Amino acid sequence: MNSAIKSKLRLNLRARRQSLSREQQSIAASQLMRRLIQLPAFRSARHIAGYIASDGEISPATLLRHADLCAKHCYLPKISQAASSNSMAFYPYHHRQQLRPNRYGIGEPPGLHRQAQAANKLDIVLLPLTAFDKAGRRLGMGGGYYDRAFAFKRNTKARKPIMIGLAHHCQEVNSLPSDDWDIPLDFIVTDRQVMKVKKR
Ligand SMILES: Nc1nc2c(c(=O)[nH]1)N(C=O)[C@@H](CNc1ccc(C(=O)N[C@@H](CCC(=O)O)C(=O)O)cc1)CN2
Ligand SMILES: Nc1ncnc2c1ncn2[C@@H]1O[C@H](COP(=O)(O)OP(=O)(O)OP(=O)(O)O)[C@@H](O)[C@H]1O
Repeated sequence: MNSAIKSKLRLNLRARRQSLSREQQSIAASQLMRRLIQLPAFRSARHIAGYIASDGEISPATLLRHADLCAKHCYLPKISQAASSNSMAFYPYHHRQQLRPNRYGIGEPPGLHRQAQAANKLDIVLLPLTAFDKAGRRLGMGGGYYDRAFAFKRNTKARKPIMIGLAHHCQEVNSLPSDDWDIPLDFIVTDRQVMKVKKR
């Protein structure tokens, strides 16, 4: 039931972010940077996972470049190549590094398996949202990659990593359905606001 609602919302909200112009994207990315850089969680973080924006997602590229230059360790998600598997791990990333497109056309670092950083050793994770609501619920791309990689956060109430969902302001909806497996966010940051999510 929820899955049908989520699929429909996903189509709708993806179209919304895809329709933003280059200029709107660029302004949104700078506003996002300005807000994120002030977050104490970002300032104190040493290990930061981000992503390469795709499909109209708001881009954290400037922030990752800044973090890299400040000698923080940056990571990007890399999905398993086997079509039958749907796992994702985080690999070291330097801002001028050559990336290789995955099966969705999203750039990934070349890193070897042994270089992957354990998800619970990351300080903050910047994750792309397809939609969000005021209660802090999130909708991703539907692969369940983030939900699976950070499922340990639901079971152990681990404080780390701090999960920060990023989205354009226009991706907010009134209310999203939630499922047991959805991992909770700590913050949602958009080009217009920083929202601390209340614990449920
Ligand atoms: N920038 C970015 N990187 C990311 C994610 C993300 O959402 N954004 N992911 C977060 O999970 C993982 C990749 N997950 C993805 C899941 C679905 C689709 C996607 O475009 N699906 C298409 C068609 C699928 C197909 O052809 O099989 C679709 O739903 O239309 C893309 C990425 C890892 N890296
Ligand atoms: N911890 C988990 N273990 C196994 N399957 C999971 C887990 N979490 C989510 N899934 C599966 O992943 C699928 C997609 O879930 P959902 O629609 O909530 O994705 P999403 O949150 O949009 O994606 P993402 O987490 O990649 O951003 C569902 O079919 C769900 O059963």
